[in-house]
Amino acid sequence: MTEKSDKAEHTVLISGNKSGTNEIRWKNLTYIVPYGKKGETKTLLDNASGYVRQGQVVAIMGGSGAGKSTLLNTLAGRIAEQKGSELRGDILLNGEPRNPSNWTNICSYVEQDDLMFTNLSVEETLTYAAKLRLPSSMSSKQKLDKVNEVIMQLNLNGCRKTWIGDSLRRGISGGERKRVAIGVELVANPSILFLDEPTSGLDSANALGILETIKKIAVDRGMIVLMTIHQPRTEILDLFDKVILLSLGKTLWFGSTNSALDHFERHGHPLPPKTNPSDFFLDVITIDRRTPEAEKASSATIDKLHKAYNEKIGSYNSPFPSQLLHIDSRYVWPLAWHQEFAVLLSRNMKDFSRNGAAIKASLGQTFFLVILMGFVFFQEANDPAGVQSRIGFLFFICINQTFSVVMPNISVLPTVRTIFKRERAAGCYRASSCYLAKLVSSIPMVCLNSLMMSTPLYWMVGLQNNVTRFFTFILIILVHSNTAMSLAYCIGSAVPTAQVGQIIGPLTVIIFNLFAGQLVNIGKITWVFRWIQYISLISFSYKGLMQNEFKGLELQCTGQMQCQTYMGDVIVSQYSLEEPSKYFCVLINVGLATMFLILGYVFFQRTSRPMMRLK
Ligand SMILES: Nc1ncnc2c1ncn2[C@@H]1O[C@H](COP(=O)(O)OP(=O)(O)OP(=O)(O)O)[C@@H](O)[C@H]1O
Repeated sequence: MTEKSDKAEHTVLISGNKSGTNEIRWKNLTYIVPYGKKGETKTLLDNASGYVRQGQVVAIMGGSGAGKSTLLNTLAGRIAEQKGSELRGDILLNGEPRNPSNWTNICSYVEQDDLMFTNLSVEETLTYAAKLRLPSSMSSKQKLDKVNEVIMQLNLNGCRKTWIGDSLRRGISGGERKRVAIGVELVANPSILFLDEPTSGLDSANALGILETIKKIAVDRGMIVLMTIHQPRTEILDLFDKVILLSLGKTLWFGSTNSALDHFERHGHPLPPKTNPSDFFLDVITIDRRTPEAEKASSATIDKLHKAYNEKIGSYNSPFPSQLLHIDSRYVWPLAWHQEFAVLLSRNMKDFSRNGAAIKASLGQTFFLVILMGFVFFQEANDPAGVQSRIGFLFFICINQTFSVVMPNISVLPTVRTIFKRERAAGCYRASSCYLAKLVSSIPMVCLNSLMMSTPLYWMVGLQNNVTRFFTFILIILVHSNTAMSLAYCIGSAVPTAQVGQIIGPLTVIIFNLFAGQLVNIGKITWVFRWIQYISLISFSYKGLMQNEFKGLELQCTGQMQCQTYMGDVIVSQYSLEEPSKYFCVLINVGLATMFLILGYVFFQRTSRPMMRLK
């Protein structure tokens, strides 16, 4: 095996990492998944073995679909659970099986698509990461010192106050973004750092700069670094202590680049002059599917190199490993629940308060609707001729509050889930604190919008000139809007993407409208659908509002009607809206909100499940 020579190559003095992890070693990792027809399988990893020591940077290389990400994710314990799949082999730290309870504290993973809060600055992003990932035993000062150290190490000082930004609002550059994504993981002080394509999307100068920084940090901190990479330039290749060459899940080489070149030459594949070794490796080990002949020839080359490598390390025909790797989802959280909640709430609030365009759009929409509805439904208070108009208004405000709250909030959870899944995989915080912090941060805006909408309209539309009735109206609208938000959270947690939510959300609201008691007399609907009224928040709010406005109200007959006066109660009973009482309606909506939130949380937990954890 190449181990001996590699030991000799590794002469840099290493300071040692925080957890004392000297080495990660994997033996005979085999990962098989169900594929195609029933009973058929595909081997994504075939007896992969290797190791990385502290201070070393090792690159996994291979063509597209070679299994690079699969190997990286397997080692990082991030293989998603899949029915019928099988993962076998050993992953050892310092020769011992990994301890699942501290694994997430030891390693960090930098994903390819660096998803971050776009309205936070570089410094804030790293500070929140430090607050969430570093243990509560560290003081705030120590955490800030860590952030500063990382900013300096990653050369981010020049942009520490710049916002992350996105395609709509320019922020930091692509290279800086990559550095921040790495920094977010480095603040946690990992002993092992996994990186998925850290140079993707960067020009070669930027790519080299980042890799040099990673190499230096690995040596300085005694960190173990393992990454996937596509065709690095020669200078980058020189930074790697070892490379793993994969093809079709098979290991064709594990060792230094130079020894790989010797090995390939010995087996009939010398490096052509003036060729980048990484281009050369990929040319040799990638299946060429352009013609059947080319495919056959390249498959034969891969098989030959695989066999040659296995013969070299002496494990060819080794018995199939017997240890089955288990799923384990135990975590050790760096912070207590309330601390996580406080940090997440502060991050959400800061991000939201800076989302000027969304806030302006939301308040602008409310302002516009107040003016429009004020004109459309305007009348004198208690005007007997305006009964229809008031009924229309009360129904309309319920619909409006439902749509205007559900639509923007329905995509909140799918977005939060994407970030949460990543941070949860890194063992940062619990689903419950994430879910509740998001909910609490959304409440002020929903309440503000509802108050801005309902307060002026109550008087503009000429509802009863009575303070108790006014405050009851406000209470019903506030509870209604927050129930609508809970519904949005429930749907948003259940759907796979925001786009699906944008379809399911309006559909649900339309169905709830239909059974709200205004468009049809609920008492006369077939029992098959009648139950929908019991989960329709609009139904209860509308009932409450109608009772609040018309019960006990004396109305004068107008036009050709026979009577002189009649009670508003008649209107309420005409639509079968007298039961339950208005305050009970409020309570029911609070109950519905609680039910939606609990259901939403269950969905959120399920749809953001942790990855497969390996012992
Ligand atoms: N769960 C799965 N079920 C079936 N096939 C899978 C599954 N996961 C991955 N694969 C397949 O396994 C192969 C290796 O995937 P992997 O993502 O590891 O490749 P990669 O080398 O990282 O490729 P790229 O460089 O294109 O990202 C691919 O052919 C992929 O389609």
